[in-house]
Amino acid sequence: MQDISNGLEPFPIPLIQSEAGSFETVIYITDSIFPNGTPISSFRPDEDEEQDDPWTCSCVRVDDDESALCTVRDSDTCDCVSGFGNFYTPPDAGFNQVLNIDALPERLPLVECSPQCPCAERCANRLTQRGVRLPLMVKQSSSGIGHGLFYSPPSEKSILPKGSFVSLYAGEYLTSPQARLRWASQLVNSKVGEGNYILSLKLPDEVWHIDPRYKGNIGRFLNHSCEPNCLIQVVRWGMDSLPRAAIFTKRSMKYGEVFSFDYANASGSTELALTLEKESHHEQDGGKRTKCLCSSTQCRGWMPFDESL
Ligand SMILES: C[S@@+](CC[C@H](N)C(=O)[O-])C[C@H]1O[C@@H](n2cnc3c(N)ncnc32)[C@H](O)[C@@H]1O
Repeated sequence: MQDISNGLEPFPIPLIQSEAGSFETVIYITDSIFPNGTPISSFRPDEDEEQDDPWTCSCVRVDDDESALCTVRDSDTCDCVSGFGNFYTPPDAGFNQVLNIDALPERLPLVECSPQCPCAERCANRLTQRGVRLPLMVKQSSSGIGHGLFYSPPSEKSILPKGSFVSLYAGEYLTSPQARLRWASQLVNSKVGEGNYILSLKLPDEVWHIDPRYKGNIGRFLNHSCEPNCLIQVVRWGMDSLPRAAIFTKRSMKYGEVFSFDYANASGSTELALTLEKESHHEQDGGKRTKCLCSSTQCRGWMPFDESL
């Protein structure tokens, strides 16, 4: 079976293709890139100013105990953890960790130790950088929605805990003017509704947009639901300090369930979700709006999209 990640993720992610899909032309990437192809990890905010990166810890590596650094246990010794908090549970025997969603203040970005930190690659504060580690499959979702991402463990009894990291939402990393141009061309070149891939990260001092339509990872296969089982959490790490969108489960999930998040709540902002919810009842949207087929009892009727595009 085809691995949709082309070997770029730690484990293969099977694709069951049941109709000619536009994703055949998608170039798989594991972290976001700028439209010119440069990885966002190569971005430096203030190259001219000499300044210490506040998000690099000064932990000392301990031989033979790669995962002991930067865990909750050592929070007093790690600058990343003590400065920004650690909301990941310590790894279990299988090195699984979850995000403690209930303890995390709304809109607080997570700050992970970075590849520039001296701690080990398996440091317990580097969860979302380690790639997609869940048993997943991409296949046809319910009618009219296209493909979706499904939880596919070997045992039908497996339960995926709440707070599990699913994947980043990786794609081309766009400024607002770039995203506006992209959105307009996608509307012209596609059927109504097909172009709803751009995720807007609206943070207090910055707005970024991620478009995985042409270059992206499996995050692009999460469909919208008005009653979703996943959420988007902003995570930062590394010298670039740019916000990544990380997808976590917001409840436990069973074998065969399809992952979804609320497209209106992408940046973790309840305010934005409420605004879009109000707007979603208007049909004067120039044909940009798509009927929502999430079939939840909470369904708001229309799929949300960023009105500023
Ligand atoms: C980010 S993509 C999700 C993956 C997509 N299903 C695919 O096959 O590539 C968003 C697109 O999926 C479809 N979609 C996702 N959620 C939907 C929903 N709740 N109702 C209707 N269409 C949906 C729409 O065509 C939308 O433009």
